[in-house]
Amino acid sequence: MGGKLPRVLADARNAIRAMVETGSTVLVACSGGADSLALAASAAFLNRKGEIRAGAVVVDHRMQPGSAEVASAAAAQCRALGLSPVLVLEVDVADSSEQAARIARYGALKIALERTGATHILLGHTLDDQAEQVMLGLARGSGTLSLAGMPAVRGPFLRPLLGMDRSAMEQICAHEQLHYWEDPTNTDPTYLRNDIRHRLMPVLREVLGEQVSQALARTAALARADAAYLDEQAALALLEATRLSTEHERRLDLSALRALPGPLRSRVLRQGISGLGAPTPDFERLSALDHLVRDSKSAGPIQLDGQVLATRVAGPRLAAGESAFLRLCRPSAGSDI
Ligand SMILES: Nc1ncnc2c1ncn2[C@@H]1O[C@H](COP(=O)(O)OP(=O)(O)OP(=O)(O)O)[C@@H](O)[C@H]1O
Repeated sequence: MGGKLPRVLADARNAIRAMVETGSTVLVACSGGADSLALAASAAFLNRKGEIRAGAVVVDHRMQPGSAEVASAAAAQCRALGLSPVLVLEVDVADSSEQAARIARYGALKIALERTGATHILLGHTLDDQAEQVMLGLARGSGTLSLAGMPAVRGPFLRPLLGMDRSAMEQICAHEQLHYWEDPTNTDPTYLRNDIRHRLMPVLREVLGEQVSQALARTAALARADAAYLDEQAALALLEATRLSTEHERRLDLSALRALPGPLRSRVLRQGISGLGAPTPDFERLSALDHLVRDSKSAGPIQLDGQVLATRVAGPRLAAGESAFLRLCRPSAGSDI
């Protein structure tokens, strides 16, 4: 390993230390790219010091010619770093989309956890990935949570490098003499993320300054905290507005819903629906639902795939002494209204 220890290597080690308890057993998810190899090198240091036990898992998506060689080269570098065990898992990906690859990959990473008894998987997402994710979310137009980027912790998955630049990862690889692989699809403009990375981010840096990724990551952290708070409040408001709750339906008091501020009401409705096992409603359906609640002239009911998802029960349809309510239905059970 060449030269003076770069500051970034110490930072990466400390970032892992801050998230992983001493004595834990973890696996580094390594693609062979610069970010995850730098992560592997940082975890390997802590492994050598006996602070944690670290292995690695490489997923071969089998989507490109030569993928097995890329996977075995990544695994060999992880072994040379002293990580153990190092697993290479082949997966079947349903189609050529990024989403299908992601689903297959996370499935394999969970299998790796089960096989090895490790408690956490470390992922190599960086500050730059986070900034790109925020831009993608901004364009998706679905509110606070889509601006919230990737969480640092989700279940067993940890992202210790979210506060560090991608360029720092290249520095670590150079220092540790690691040969990283550059995914040829990273420059393929058919993937929106690549266009954001290679065309949009350079313009943003030029116009808004070099620190724009940090600012976007901070936006993500703030949006995540706001979204979490609103979701908690909405869960309480949902309980308060609920008059009846079964596996198939939920009845919500209309006047309680109307009294809620808009941002809370939309979350209450979304949680009420997803709690019944129905797919999360899209923006249009949620707006229609909100309209059904607030405007007594709105006819409803709201449908999903030809079945009733929500209907307002008011006027003569009410039992004596009963006040108006919104009935949310589990789609398979909703058609009887
Ligand atoms: N084939 C794979 N096998 C194991 N882990 C993977 C694989 N692909 C991605 N990962 C994990 O997911 C993280 C993010 O991957 P993604 O492809 O989105 O980003 P990337 O910038 O290409 O990362 P890297 O430079 O590490 O390849 C990686 O850093 C790694 O931890």
